[in-house]
Amino acid sequence: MESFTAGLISLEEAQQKMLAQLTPIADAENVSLAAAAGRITAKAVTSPIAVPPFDNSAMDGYAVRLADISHGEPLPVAGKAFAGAPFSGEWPQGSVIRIMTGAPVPAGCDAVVMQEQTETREGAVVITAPVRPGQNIRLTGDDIQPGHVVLEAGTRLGAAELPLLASLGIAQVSVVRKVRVAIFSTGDELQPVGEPLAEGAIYDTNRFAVSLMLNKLGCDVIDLGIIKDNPAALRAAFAEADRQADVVISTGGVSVGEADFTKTMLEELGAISFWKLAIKPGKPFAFGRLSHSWFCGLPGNPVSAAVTFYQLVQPLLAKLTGLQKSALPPRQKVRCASALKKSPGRLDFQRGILRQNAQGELEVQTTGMQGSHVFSSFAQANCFIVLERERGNVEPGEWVEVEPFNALLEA
Ligand SMILES: Nc1nc2c(c(=O)[nH]1)N[C@H]1C(S)=C(S)[C@@H](COP(=O)(O)OP(=O)(O)OC[C@H]3O[C@@H](n4cnc5c(N)ncnc54)[C@H](O)[C@@H]3O)O[C@H]1N2
Ligand code: MOO
Ligand SMILES: [Mg+2]
Repeated sequence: MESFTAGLISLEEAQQKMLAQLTPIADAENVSLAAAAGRITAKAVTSPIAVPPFDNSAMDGYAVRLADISHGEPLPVAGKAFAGAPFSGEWPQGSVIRIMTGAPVPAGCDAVVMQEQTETREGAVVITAPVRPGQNIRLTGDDIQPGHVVLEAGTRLGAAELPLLASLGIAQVSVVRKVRVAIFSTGDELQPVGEPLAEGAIYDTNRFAVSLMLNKLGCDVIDLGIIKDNPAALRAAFAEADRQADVVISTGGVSVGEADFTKTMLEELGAISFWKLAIKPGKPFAFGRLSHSWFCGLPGNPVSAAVTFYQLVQPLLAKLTGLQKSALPPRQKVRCASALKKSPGRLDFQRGILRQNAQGELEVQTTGMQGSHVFSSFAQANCFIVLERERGNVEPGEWVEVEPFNALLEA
């Protein structure tokens, strides 16, 4: 159908071509845990201590010695052990120690009996269930041994990783230095938010989306604002961005209109690696090299800019920072509950709502209009419906692939 889609390169080819040229940033810095959220480890982190650091009780109950409980006699309580206040006296034969969860077990203790499996008779304790040696004792180092690698190099630090480091008493962590990313929007029609809309103008959506996503990815964002569709202004913006940043991201002006100068600038000031992909939205994406930095020219349509950021810039930043985990979530096949419009020729990233149906099965529904100017489709969506390049319309009930949004697009 779309014969003008012949010759466009596939998304996989573009991703491979881009990633093959990049070398990870080698510079690292030490930061406090509080400042490390979203950053990526520069080297493996090993544990300085054992976890747990001492044998301790998993239950509130009684520390016992097996020899003492074999007769079934009531046993007097010889003392108490609390988390933070261990039992420190002599433990006489034929007695138990009252113990709380997390308290160090007293020397010689064979097991902890939870208090629900005991009865108290005249101040002494009777055990009412069989006791297994070692039960309810959490042994030193059963979670982590000293010297054990707890995080590999290239791990993003989030709500699972940072508390783990805190539990080991690690106050500082070596992370890859932040990627410096210069961004600007291009377009004579663009207006920043905060003023009434002038005749023929539209608000600048893209700089907001791009800088938010870059912040989430832990980058240093250099915001160069809105640049007019004018070669001199664009030349200056490109040069300034190239001077300051590792990566330069523009939006708009990357197609073939008479006010589209992005590609010309990239040709003039650097070298194009590829332009025009077989994806929808996002066809006119351009990637190349300026004097010092990598350049990504995102299309102006806001959905196209967000999709290309997600599918191409995100893997680029992952490679630069040495991230080991795949930047993009795995896709899965589910039934589509809606009819979808699709022309063969480009891999399509429609916005969908993935949910459980009444039968408990996952299914996906469209968010409605899918034009590359329809940014509202992102607000309800929680996934991309990824439709193969040569596929046509989809009827309700057909299988489709979905790619759940990762944290970049989720609130
Ligand atoms: N003859 C052709 N025309 C177009 C083609 C094509 O292959 N042949 N491709 C279309 C596709 S696909 C896309 S996507 C767009 C890409 O256009 P540009 O990257 O040149 O972007 P602009 O022309 O500057 O703007 C397009 C559209 O988006 C609006 N826009 C731009 N920047 C922003 C912003 N920061 N915030 C909100 N909206 C923005 C702009 O006003 C336009 O409506 O080209 C097609 N044309
Ligand atoms: O590729 Mo454009 O992004 O279809 O609108
Ligand atoms: Mg254009």
